[in-house]
Amino acid sequence: MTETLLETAAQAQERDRYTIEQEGIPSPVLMENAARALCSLLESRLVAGSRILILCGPGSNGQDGLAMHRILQEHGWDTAAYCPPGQSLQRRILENRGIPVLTSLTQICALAESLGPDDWIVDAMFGSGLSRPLEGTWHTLTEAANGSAARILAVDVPSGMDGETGPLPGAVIQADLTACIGTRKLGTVLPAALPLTGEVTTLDIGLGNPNTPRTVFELTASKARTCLPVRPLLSWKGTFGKVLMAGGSRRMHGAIEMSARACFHAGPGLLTVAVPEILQPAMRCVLPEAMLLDLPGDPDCISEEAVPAILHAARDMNVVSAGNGMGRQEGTRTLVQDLLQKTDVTLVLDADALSVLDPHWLHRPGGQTILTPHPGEFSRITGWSVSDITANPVKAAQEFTRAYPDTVLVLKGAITCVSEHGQVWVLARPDSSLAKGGSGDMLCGIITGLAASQNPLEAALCGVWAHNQAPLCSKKDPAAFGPQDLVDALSDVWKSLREGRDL
Ligand SMILES: NC(=O)C1=CN([C@@H]2O[C@H](COP(=O)(O)OP(=O)(O)OC[C@H]3O[C@@H](n4cnc5c(N)ncnc54)[C@H](OP(=O)(O)O)[C@@H]3O)[C@@H](O)[C@H]2O)[C@@H](O)CC1
Ligand SMILES: Nc1ncnc2c1ncn2[C@@H]1O[C@H](COP(=O)(O)OP(=O)(O)O)[C@@H](O)[C@H]1O
Ligand SMILES: [K+]
Repeated sequence: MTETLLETAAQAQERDRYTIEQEGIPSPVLMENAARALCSLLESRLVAGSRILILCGPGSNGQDGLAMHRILQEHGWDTAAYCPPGQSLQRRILENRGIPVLTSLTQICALAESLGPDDWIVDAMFGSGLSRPLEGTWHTLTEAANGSAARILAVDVPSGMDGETGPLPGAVIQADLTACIGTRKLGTVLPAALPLTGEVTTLDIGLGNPNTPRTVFELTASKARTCLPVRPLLSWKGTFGKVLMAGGSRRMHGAIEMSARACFHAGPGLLTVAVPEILQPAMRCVLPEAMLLDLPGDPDCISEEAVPAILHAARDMNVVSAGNGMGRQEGTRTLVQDLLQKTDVTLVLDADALSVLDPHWLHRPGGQTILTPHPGEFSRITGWSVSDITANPVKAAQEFTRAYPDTVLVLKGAITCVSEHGQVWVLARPDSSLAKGGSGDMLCGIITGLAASQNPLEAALCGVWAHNQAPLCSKKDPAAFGPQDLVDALSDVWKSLREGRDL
């Protein structure tokens, strides 16, 4: 299976219901599976003498916690559990076994304060049934847990976090480890959620598959692997496609140079670069492998006179990129409009090409378009606010690609969403190595290089993965990691994907 689902709380509840009602696996069996998987995860992190405090809520998330209390006691661990008064299956079992459950809030808060760094708090307060922000007892318990020196294991989601929209206002558990039950919850990959989940793992508890269509997935190594262009032995340069990259201006020469270098190292067969005359000598030096297209008109930037030459060359290409360091002059606007409206070649539009883009042009006579905006550029294209986009980039990407069916969107950021036809793949592996000018140009180059021989969605998925993984191959500190390091790392990324090993 190459797709890893990200589910909303409602979808997770539907899966639980399907397993219990349609398949006939009783709820207590699932709960026992969940509790045992949670215990073995936790026990792999415990040391001799670790103490465990389990905070249990009123629903099934709390039932998982109470079952953990029983299992961990059976295994000889020093555990205490809090649960509000009320009857439930797991509580009855604990009573029958003579295992106590605490109900005093003051006692629990004192206990949380007494714990040390080898101890753990299990947050089993709320999971997919959270319906409102945490208040009263739950607010107090959350503050006590967050203030404790103990580490926190969150069951399914950190309490206070909505499974679809991420953290609610008010108190939210700040977990060190989140164990998603069955599937990872969509809310946990949103930008506001990432600092609160800690390490995330997903536990298989034997849930069924309701076979309802799903649209949001995690971008994983195995998905990226299926999108990597194959390189047959009996190949020639034509096998890997022809690329034209247009960009650059007197003031911004680096962007197109970095983009073209990254593109070359993504493996296209032939690379031609269209830069203004002033950049040609530098381009010859930094990338002698590339061919150069002579452009008439303004020697300092791509002006309107240069557009026909680029359009003419574009007709012979598998993919054309535009925008890196191009400037926002009339020539850029005409080029972007004409490429979209007068050609059917696959296009990758980045940077300045996005700033001059009129979204109506995206309804093309033929050909697909890959857009690679950051939230600011995406806000200009859509008219949506940057804060709405960054609060839920998944929803924004989904809405956009439903409206523009010929478009593959790469909505960049600390988390990046790749979307087509309302389906979204989310990459939530933040790395500050990439938070610097030029990273986006390199991503555009990698995707363009891949799109020369791969379909646009696969090129985008594979390119986004490779770009994000490159810093892992480098020994550089994130502060010092730069464009050349990224180019140097690409070879290892491709090899690891091809050989099926993790970096
Ligand atoms: N079904 C199964 O067999 C399996 C389930 N599993 C586990 O169950 C979890 C889902 O369980 P769940 O649906 O019972 O939801 P859960 O999150 O425990 O809470 C719901 C309760 O909390 C209450 N409540 C909500 N918000 C509140 C607030 N802010 N403050 C106070 N109260 C609040 C809410 O009350 P209400 O909103 O109706 O007022 C309701 O009583 C799932 O995440 C997974 O861990 C797995 O073991 C697999 C098998
Ligand atoms: N903290 C981060 N974690 C992961 N990726 C990041 C982070 N910050 C930036 N990136 C990635 O780096 C690139 C930056 O692109 P962009 O903002 O267009 O920069 P520029 O145009 O200056 O090259 C994007 O691909 C983005 O996803
Ligand atoms: K929880």
